[in-house]
Amino acid sequence: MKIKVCGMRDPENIQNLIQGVKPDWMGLIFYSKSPRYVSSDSAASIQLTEVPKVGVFVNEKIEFVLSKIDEFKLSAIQLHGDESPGYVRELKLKTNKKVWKVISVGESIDWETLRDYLGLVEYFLFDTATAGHGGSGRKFNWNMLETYPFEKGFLLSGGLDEESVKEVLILAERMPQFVGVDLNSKFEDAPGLKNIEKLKSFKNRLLGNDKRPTANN
Ligand SMILES: O=C(O)c1ccccc1NCC(=O)[C@H](O)[C@H](O)COP(=O)(O)O
Repeated sequence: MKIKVCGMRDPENIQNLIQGVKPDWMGLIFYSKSPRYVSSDSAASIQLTEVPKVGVFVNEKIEFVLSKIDEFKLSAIQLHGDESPGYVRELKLKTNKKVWKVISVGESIDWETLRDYLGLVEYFLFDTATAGHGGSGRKFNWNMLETYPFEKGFLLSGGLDEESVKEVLILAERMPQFVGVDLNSKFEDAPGLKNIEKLKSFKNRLLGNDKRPTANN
């Protein structure tokens, strides 16, 4: 089970995260309306961190994404808006980076709308649909994922909190495509500032109880 901690930006908090939690990925948000927006001021120190960095973008011009890949040394791109398969194809051609497509989940999911992304993305990331695009701290109905018809791996996101461990493990046990979780606002002391002890405890309980034979702890 993999862990992504999203919305990082404070250099000291990032160092504490790396030492105390060692997540598989760290998310940097490049959406100017987000309270977790990462400005260029911290690029020099963040680009040197050893945890793979996933850049989060919402309906951005490809040139902007290219500039942030370079500035922050991003490993993967998370598309959190209405980006089309054509956009993803062009982005991959121009960057050669792994792309994750966020699927914003409301009352229902039309799985067919995901089909054209299958050959293009590394993972899907399911998040709760909200006007602000992400970071809402709200869960969607995770039971909907049980009808997911594809082999493509996915991450679960949206309002995961300290109490989510058991539910996550139940879903992950039923679904081999379940790659990992994305943690954000419910583990914060302030926007963009993560509570390392809460994250550490979550990680220990999650990985310590993941009994899947294929679990990659
Ligand atoms: O976190 C934000 O402020 C944000 C704003 C706009 C687009 C994406 C954003 N976050 C990206 C993520 O991957 C979050 O981890 C995801 O939305 C879940 O957040 P939360 O519901 O707070 O756990």
